[in-house]
Amino acid sequence: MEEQKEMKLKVDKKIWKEMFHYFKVFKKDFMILVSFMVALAATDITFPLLTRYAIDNFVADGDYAGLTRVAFLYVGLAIALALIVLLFIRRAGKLEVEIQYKLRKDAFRKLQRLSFSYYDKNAVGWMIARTTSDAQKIAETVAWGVVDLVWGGTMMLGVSVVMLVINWKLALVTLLTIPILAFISVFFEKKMLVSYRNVRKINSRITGLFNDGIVGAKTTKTLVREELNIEEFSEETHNMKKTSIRAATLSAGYLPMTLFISAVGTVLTLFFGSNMLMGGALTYGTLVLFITYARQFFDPVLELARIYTEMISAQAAAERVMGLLNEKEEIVDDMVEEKEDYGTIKGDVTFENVNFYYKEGEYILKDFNLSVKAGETIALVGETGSGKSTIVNLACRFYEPTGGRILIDGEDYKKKPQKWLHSNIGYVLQAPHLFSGTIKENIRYGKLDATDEEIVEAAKVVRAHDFIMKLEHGYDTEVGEGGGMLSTGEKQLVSFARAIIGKPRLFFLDEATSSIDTESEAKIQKAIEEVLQGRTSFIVAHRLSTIRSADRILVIDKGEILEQGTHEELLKRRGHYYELYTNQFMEEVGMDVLKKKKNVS
Ligand SMILES: Nc1ncnc2c1ncn2[C@@H]1O[C@H](COP(=O)(O)OP(=O)(O)OP(=O)(O)O)[C@@H](O)[C@H]1O
Repeated sequence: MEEQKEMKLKVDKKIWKEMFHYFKVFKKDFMILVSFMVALAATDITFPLLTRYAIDNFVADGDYAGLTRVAFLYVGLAIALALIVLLFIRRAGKLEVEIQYKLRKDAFRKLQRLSFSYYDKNAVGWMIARTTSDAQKIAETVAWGVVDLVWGGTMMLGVSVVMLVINWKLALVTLLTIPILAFISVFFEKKMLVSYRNVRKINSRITGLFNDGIVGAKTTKTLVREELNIEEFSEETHNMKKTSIRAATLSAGYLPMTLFISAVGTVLTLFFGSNMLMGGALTYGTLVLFITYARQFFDPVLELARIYTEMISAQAAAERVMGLLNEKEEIVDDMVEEKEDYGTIKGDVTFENVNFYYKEGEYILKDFNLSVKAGETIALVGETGSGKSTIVNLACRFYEPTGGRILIDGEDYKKKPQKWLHSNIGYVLQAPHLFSGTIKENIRYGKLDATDEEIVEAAKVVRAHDFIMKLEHGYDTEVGEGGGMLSTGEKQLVSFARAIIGKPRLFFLDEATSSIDTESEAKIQKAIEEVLQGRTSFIVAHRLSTIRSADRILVIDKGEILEQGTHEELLKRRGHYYELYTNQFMEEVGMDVLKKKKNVS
């Protein structure tokens, strides 16, 4: 779909109208820029008129005084021209920056507000491209496009009118080559656009191959794909070379062709103009004027052809950015009852006939009911894809039920702002994300006004303090982008500390201890149990040994609760949980035996 849109070769008026409507806050800047460009074109048109005036009135008669007056006028006009150029470049540059700033700010704000579901559907790279390269392309095209469009348009119109008024016959001769020049310019520009687009497409494929080749180097070796990768890569680079040369050849041919046509135009003007001059139908000054105008026509035609294709090329970016800016936030606080204070959360969570799907019609939960009392620890177990994380994310209101209701403390959570719920949640994911910055800063994200003592206290509770103190800079250690300088287990410990520091009323652990070794896990488990006293918590776990002490264990299958009860009750029942547990237990014992065997040998 996107590819098809990219290949559109016509200016899409609807998009540009929408775009300019969005930029109407810059109306004043646009108006000023437009007046500068009209003034610039008027100055450009006036110079040859002045020359004509000088030739016809003073040069022929040898009138030095008159010539001096014209010279002063010339200098005055040149100063005005320089001033306009200075002002318009400054104004267009400023407008470009402002447009880019607005687009980036609005796009980022939108991205921060969009719900989980948006992030499910769109890749990170895609979103980054919208706020960076697309925003830049739009800003550049709009700001400088206005410059070229207004200047080029005014020039062509002004020059044509002046010529037609002075001598319409010669004007028609001079303008004869313009449609040909315009046609060839647009033709070449379009061809070059397609060519360079192809180059860019291949280039992005090459970047992808580079990325796979480097990031996946280890996997490549395990799969013995080195030769295949090299082959694939050289094929693409060869392709790139061929396409780039084609594009370069096209652009090399373009300028000489237009130069030639323009020269033909000048020659025609000179020839017919001279004839008229000899017949006494034209003055010398007018002939010079027409020849100058014939040459001056060349630039605006080329500029307009260029801006035409620039707009085509930028409209895919405009469409994508507008699409993002117009994206509807799926979770909005439109049922919220206005209140000064929404109170504290006690912690009762109820799913009442909840239905849910990610893709319309493909139900993950159907008529799901669950009632959790404040302070209860609920563990969710079940096969991969059974819907455990979905239940947790619904309880957190990262997604909303497509049918039924979720109640917090007996009231539909949609009646209170998302912020109210989210600021009362502690959530630890299997692959937690840390932000660039220090460990201390990362823990503080959980409670912005936390003191250093509270941070250390939180780290101690989750048994992260010891490893942090072993680092060279302790709590001031930089974690790197995404926490890349720490191991997954360490990242999890830091994210635990971040989650508990605010003492949330609701706590969610989604496979959160999976990257921590069994021994540390047992310690953390104990600590968490202490912290969670009196708080409602949902724990999703594959390792069943970690949830033995939960108040209630739910076995989930295809979005339904198959069994529920305490660990002991479920074991006694000898049902699904018993089976899961014994299987896992056997696996762990088997692993232990293997380990011991290895150690002995
Ligand atoms: N963002 C999503 N978009 C579309 N489908 C999804 C999305 N997230 C999960 N699913 C689908 O919903 C179903 C339930 O997924 P969910 O993540 O809740 O299962 P889970 O029990 O937590 O699995 P796991 O134990 O592997 O984490 C799966 O079939 C999954 O493919």
